[in-house]
Amino acid sequence: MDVRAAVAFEAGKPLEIETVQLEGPREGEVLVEIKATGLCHTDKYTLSGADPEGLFPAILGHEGAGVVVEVGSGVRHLKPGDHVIPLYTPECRECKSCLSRKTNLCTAIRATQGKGVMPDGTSRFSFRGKPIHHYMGCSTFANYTVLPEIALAKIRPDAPFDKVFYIGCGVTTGIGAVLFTAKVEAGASVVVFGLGGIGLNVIQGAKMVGADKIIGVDINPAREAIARKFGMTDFVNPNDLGPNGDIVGHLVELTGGGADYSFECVGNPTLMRQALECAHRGWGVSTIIGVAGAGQEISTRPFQLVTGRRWIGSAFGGARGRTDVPKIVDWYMENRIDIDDLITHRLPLERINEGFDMMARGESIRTVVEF
Ligand SMILES: NC(=O)C1=CN([C@@H]2O[C@H](COP(=O)(O)OP(=O)(O)OC[C@H]3O[C@@H](n4cnc5c(N)ncnc54)[C@H](O)[C@@H]3O)[C@@H](O)[C@H]2O)C=CC1
Ligand SMILES: N[C@@H](CCC(=O)N[C@@H](CSC=O)C(=O)NCC(=O)O)C(=O)O
Ligand SMILES: [Zn+2]
Ligand SMILES: [Zn+2]
Repeated sequence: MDVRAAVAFEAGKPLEIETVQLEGPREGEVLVEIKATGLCHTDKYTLSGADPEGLFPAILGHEGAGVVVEVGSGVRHLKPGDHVIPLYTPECRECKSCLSRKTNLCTAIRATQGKGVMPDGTSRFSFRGKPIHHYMGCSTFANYTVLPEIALAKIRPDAPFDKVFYIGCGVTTGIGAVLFTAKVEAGASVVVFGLGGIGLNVIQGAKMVGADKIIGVDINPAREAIARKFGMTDFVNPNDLGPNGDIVGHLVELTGGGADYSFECVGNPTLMRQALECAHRGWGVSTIIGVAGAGQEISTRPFQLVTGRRWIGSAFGGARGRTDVPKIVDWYMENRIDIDDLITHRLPLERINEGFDMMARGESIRTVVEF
């Protein structure tokens, strides 16, 4: 079938809107009509060429929501008409990782997903007879896409697509990192580096669990007001500390000795180090969420860990997609979490590049593309 897609033909170039061909679902696969998709920083990162797994041409996009149109043979849990959220972290419930109960990082299809193909090693998308790569197993920058059944969370039919698409990445990543990965407890002090589409959801999660002090760090002063609305108690703009400002010392002082929990939501190894080092001696836990470019590495003095700080990471907020995503949709529908205030811009697919430009200028939190 013909579908409309924003295609990434080359790293560093704008997306191009084209009619591409999509094959129907094979065994275990599902054809989904995408109704809404968000622009996450990770899409921008891959398009920039900094992603060591970045492949071109590809149809990017991994934060979406839509409706099942057709199912392939052997699909057991979904049927046409079901409302779904694509999962870049699938949940097969059968692999060693799923069965371990220690991680959400299902390994059933990770190898082929990283190569931009479906589990059988082929692509369903093509343009002028040549294959186009899938992206993060989702490719939501197209009005129709094909995914394995294990990479779809079935959600309630009354949830609005133009809001709950965000649970496909940003909301779950931020809130989940607090609840499922770091397991922040009531009364804790929390420092969040980066108050974008992810960091604001970390703030929202910290407020939900009853954290006491919630400090946000960002170089964009416009982020202070929205972060306060989501529960931030203190704002620090590192630029206000001057060229030789000691951000770590400042945060340690603000938290009365160090944060119980810190989160890096930018993708900058320098900030990852600062986030670790502002954590409290003896027990502070620092969670890396940001994705850093190819070749970048983190460093710190081993003494920081010897003296009891812990450095951990979180992918998709530690959430098990098919199990947890429908629950998070319920939280939204019950007004227990706020998504609406974070969706700052709406665009048609034809103007998707404007969304990435606004992200680069720090003007948007989340832009939604509606089909
Ligand atoms: N681990 C995971 O599962 C996921 C990771 N990510 C990653 O999380 C990171 C954040 O993503 P988004 O929130 O969508 O990005 P964003 O672009 O919306 O937000 C980034 C924020 O960081 C701030 N910032 C930039 N440089 C800074 C600095 N030097 N000091 C303080 N603040 C600074 C920006 O002003 C902005 O507010 C990205 O690296 C993204 O790839 C995103 C989704 C899932
Ligand atoms: N391809 C990158 C890795 C990018 C990465 O870490 N992705 C996150 C999700 S980011 C969503 O917006 C993730 O879930 N990682 C786990 C995984 O298995 O990829 C690289 O190679 O550096
Ligand atoms: Zn994302
Ligand atoms: Zn699995």
